[in-house]
Amino acid sequence: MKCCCFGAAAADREDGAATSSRAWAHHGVDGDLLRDVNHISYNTLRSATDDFDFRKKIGRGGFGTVYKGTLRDGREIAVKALSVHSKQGVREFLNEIRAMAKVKHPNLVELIGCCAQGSNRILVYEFVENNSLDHCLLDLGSRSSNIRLNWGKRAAICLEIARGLAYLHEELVPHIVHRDIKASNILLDRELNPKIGDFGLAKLFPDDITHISTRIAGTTGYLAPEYALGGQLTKKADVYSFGILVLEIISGRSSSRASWGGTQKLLLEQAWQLYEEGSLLELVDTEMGEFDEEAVVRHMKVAFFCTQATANRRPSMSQVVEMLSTSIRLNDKLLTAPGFFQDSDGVSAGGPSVNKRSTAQSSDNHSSVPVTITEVAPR
Ligand SMILES: Nc1ncnc2c1ncn2[C@@H]1O[C@H](COP(=O)(O)OP(=O)(O)OP(=O)(O)O)[C@@H](O)[C@H]1O
Repeated sequence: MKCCCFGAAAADREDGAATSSRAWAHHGVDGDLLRDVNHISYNTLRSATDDFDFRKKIGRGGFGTVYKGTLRDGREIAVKALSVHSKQGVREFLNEIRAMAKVKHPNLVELIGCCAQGSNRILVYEFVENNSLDHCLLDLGSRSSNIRLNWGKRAAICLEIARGLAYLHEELVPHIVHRDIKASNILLDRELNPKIGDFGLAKLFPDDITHISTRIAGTTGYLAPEYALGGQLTKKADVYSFGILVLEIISGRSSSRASWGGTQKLLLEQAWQLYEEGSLLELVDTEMGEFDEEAVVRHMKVAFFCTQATANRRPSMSQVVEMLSTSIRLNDKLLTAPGFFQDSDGVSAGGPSVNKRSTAQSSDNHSSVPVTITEVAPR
């Protein structure tokens, strides 16, 4: 089997029953799979997290509980113990992990190993120091962090997230559709660079309808209408969620809170209304300090392109990177009203089967309607 590339190796070897080739063969796990996936023994993770002590718990998400751990070599890790819904066979589990293990990008949280011993299914990630973006950004009644993000940092965060997504969608083979882009899945490192987490996880929970509807309900404000209503999951659903995230980063408001200025409107609806009234800058977070107005408006227009009702009018993530990092001219005459999805009784309502309000005009078909979103500015 593959030798672990960090301090866990010794412990893994001590833990022979779990890691010997014979034990793996018993699960139908072949050499190729073992080469691609770095296995870390349960004992190693137990000692890294003081036996999964509650004081080491750093959060709980839809997929399971996350603990902070320290390996023998001092390396800090985030240990995600997946919930009962994910208990699939070892071989199937490792097969799914294989795709995630290949992902290496500065804007994606690195998966450094996993554990599939007994009924445990655990993912081990690099530890990212500054918590998730929602903690320092969103007006959830608790900006629970002391970090304040100025415009320069926010613009950099938008661009880096776009780069991470472009890599997942367009460079990685096979590509990964994230499916759950939102502020709580963006972690900030020591220098406040963003790293996208939780990519590839949805596939570990393929047939679990309850789990899926829980997750959809929890992330309503980010859902592309064609995904929320028809379950059509394509890269363009991620592009849509990215657009919403950009609006959150600029406004400091959560997309999943419908109320704003006394009205029941989604962040995207509010933003579009302000755009039509010519007063987009009213959306800007008052805590952002000084900012470049032109650049902020440009970012908001990019968000509108990303959230177009018709999926094939949305740009690819590499186009988004270009729109955010060069002075390419945005042809906003091509903008039509964005699509949105909202449960009839507000964004916090339940799963996909309840009444919905949506402006989806058509679903994401893959016909190659050539929509020119950007034009090169005359130099
Ligand atoms: N690699 C990591 N480094 C540091 N903290 C992490 C890491 N991964 C997750 N966390 C923290 O653990 C908490 C739970 O994360 P998790 O991804 O499980 O859930 P979530 O994103 O909040 O919700 P959901 O599962 O619905 O996406 C978050 O607050 C996050 O800050």
